[in-house]
Amino acid sequence: MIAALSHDSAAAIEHAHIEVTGSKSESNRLLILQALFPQIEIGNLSNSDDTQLLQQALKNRDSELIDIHHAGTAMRFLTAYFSAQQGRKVVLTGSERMKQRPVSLLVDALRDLGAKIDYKGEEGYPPLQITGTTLRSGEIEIAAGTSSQYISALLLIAPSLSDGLTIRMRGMITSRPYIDMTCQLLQQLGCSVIFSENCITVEPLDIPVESKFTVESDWSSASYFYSAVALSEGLSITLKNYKKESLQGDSNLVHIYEKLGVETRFNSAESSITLSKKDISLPKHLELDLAKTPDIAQTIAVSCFGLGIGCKLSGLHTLKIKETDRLVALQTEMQKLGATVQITDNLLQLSPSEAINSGISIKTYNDHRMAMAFAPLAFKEKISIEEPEVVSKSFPSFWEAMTAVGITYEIKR
Ligand SMILES: O=C(O)C1=C[C@@H](OP(=O)(O)O)[C@@H](O)[C@H](O)C1
Ligand SMILES: C=C(OP(=O)(O)O)C(=O)O
Repeated sequence: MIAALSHDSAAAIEHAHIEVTGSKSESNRLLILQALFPQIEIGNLSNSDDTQLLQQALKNRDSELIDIHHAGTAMRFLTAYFSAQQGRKVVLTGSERMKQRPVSLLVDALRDLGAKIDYKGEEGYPPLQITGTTLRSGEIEIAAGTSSQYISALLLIAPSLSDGLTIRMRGMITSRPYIDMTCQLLQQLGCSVIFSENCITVEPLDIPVESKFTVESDWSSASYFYSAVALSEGLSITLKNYKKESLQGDSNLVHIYEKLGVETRFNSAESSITLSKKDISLPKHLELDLAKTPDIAQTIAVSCFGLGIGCKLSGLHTLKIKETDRLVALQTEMQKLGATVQITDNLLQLSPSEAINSGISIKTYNDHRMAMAFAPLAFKEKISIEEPEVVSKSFPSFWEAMTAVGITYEIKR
């Protein structure tokens, strides 16, 4: 399937109201915590495939085989969760790509705690055979430069261990705001969490102090509307369920897109934000370190290209092990549009360009963010997106939302 996208500037929409689903990251953490503390109630849960798969996996008592498809966070969180479920036996597997996404650092840390995990295929990668057991408490060490999801996975089960857990993180800490999010949710639940330098200590918890949680809408998904406003002539968009004090690191979009001509107004009374165009002269070149916000790298690269701005995006080492190798995918697809892009293992450099090739078909490589990052370019040129249904991994109503902001969407088979 291919979605042909275009925009008619004569019929441009001036203002759109959009409701984005709940944060996938907050939802997935709260579901694991709810499995450990059933009194937890969750509002505005994400309707993403990844969250639904995690929810089904936690409910499933009938089958030993759990297939989590492309959901990396769910894979990592469930590895820790099932390892600590005494008497439970599961095989945790996923898509072909999931079998290439590493888990050995997490498996080694869990084995240190007494977990019984075996690799059913290639050493270091899913599928995993897990036999749940009572894990020990105490201290463990883990390298923190590959994925923060391993650390969040350990943190989420920590309050259920008899004497809690201390995690000592080695090396640079990547995607740090996601670890902070996990710590903050644990604290809201009533856990004692001490995070100092490279060490996090979580005390055990019997009964949650707080049991009602409302998930904020997803900031990574909001990035596509920032890009739409930046690339449009004068569109403004109000997005529901967003707040200034966010747990999500991707809320840094507010500051990043200010540089790309998008202003954010927080409407505190109704918990919404309004994005509108700001009359500034754009920079010729933008330099950003995105090690704290890897999921918005694709959006920013495409926005810069659409605006004709050059950029140097660093801190991108985790992009190679996500739904696809996002650095290679970005370079390949942006070059088809006429961009000059250089990549290394952790860096993307885009030269300023004046033209965008029209009618190009973008491959998405089973990566929702490839589809969503390129879609707003339709404000500038006709573009097609292959396998547009991939968006459901995080944002099932994405195409309806794009229509609402003025992008015409036509399916070709
Ligand atoms: O904990 C989370 O919810 C996530 C952590 C990040 O992964 P890494 O820490 O592997 O970069 C991010 O890319 C992912 O989409 C969600
Ligand atoms: C990397 C992502 O998700 P995950 O690692 O959970 O598959 C993402 O949503 O961009």
